[in-house]
Amino acid sequence: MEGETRSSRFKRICVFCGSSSGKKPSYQEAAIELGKELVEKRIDLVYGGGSVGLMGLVSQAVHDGGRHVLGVIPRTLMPREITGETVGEVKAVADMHERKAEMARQADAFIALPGGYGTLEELLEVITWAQLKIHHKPVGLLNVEGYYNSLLSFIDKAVDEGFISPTARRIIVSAPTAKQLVRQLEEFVPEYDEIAAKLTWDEVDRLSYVPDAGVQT
Ligand SMILES: CC(C)=CCNc1ncnc2c1ncn2[C@@H]1O[C@H](COP(=O)(O)O)[C@@H](O)[C@H]1O
Repeated sequence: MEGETRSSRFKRICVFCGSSSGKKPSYQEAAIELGKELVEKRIDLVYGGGSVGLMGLVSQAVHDGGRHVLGVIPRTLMPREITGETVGEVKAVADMHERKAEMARQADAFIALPGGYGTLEELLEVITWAQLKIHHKPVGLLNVEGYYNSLLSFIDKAVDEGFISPTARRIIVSAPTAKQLVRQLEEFVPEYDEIAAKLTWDEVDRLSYVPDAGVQT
């Protein structure tokens, strides 16, 4: 109901997730749950396009709920037999690098659902960009049934061993449910890092918040 609909500090969230569905039904349920949470909070979606795996489930849920869905697909992956039917708007890009930059530019925050190499690569890149202050957008991990526990343990080990700073560790927000995760991302305040803050990046202008997003950093 319109009167009960809450709005969010985010206009559009980028979701990274498996092009496979995963073995447990909880992964698929989480993708649909996240889609519904975005709809409830009136947040649009940007993702890798297509209807395969969890990507299809989250995009369908957002589209069914009446929110805008933007799929960013490299031309090579565009044939339907590769990525399936895409709901909503499709933006064709030249390659995987352009895709990631475009997804990042379009979003006010990032969420990774369970996934494989592609998901991990996308997730780690936006974390690295946050560490370097190329962007200040929150990054969330939807840790469905502890799927990402071993990744988080590894990252904690990297902190213990001196390869990741405690400040950079806190870039990652994780939660077991979509509702909790979106709430935590809304409360997220980027930390000040003296060295990184002095850097200037050409990417910053290209990745900065969409002007009408109404998002504060
Ligand atoms: C040829 C082939 C295997 C195509 C699979 N079809 C795909 N269609 C669209 N995006 C994809 C595809 N595979 C990987 N990606 C990208 O990589 C992530 C998923 O990779 P993965 O399944 O976690 O590793 C997605 O967020 C998406 O941005």
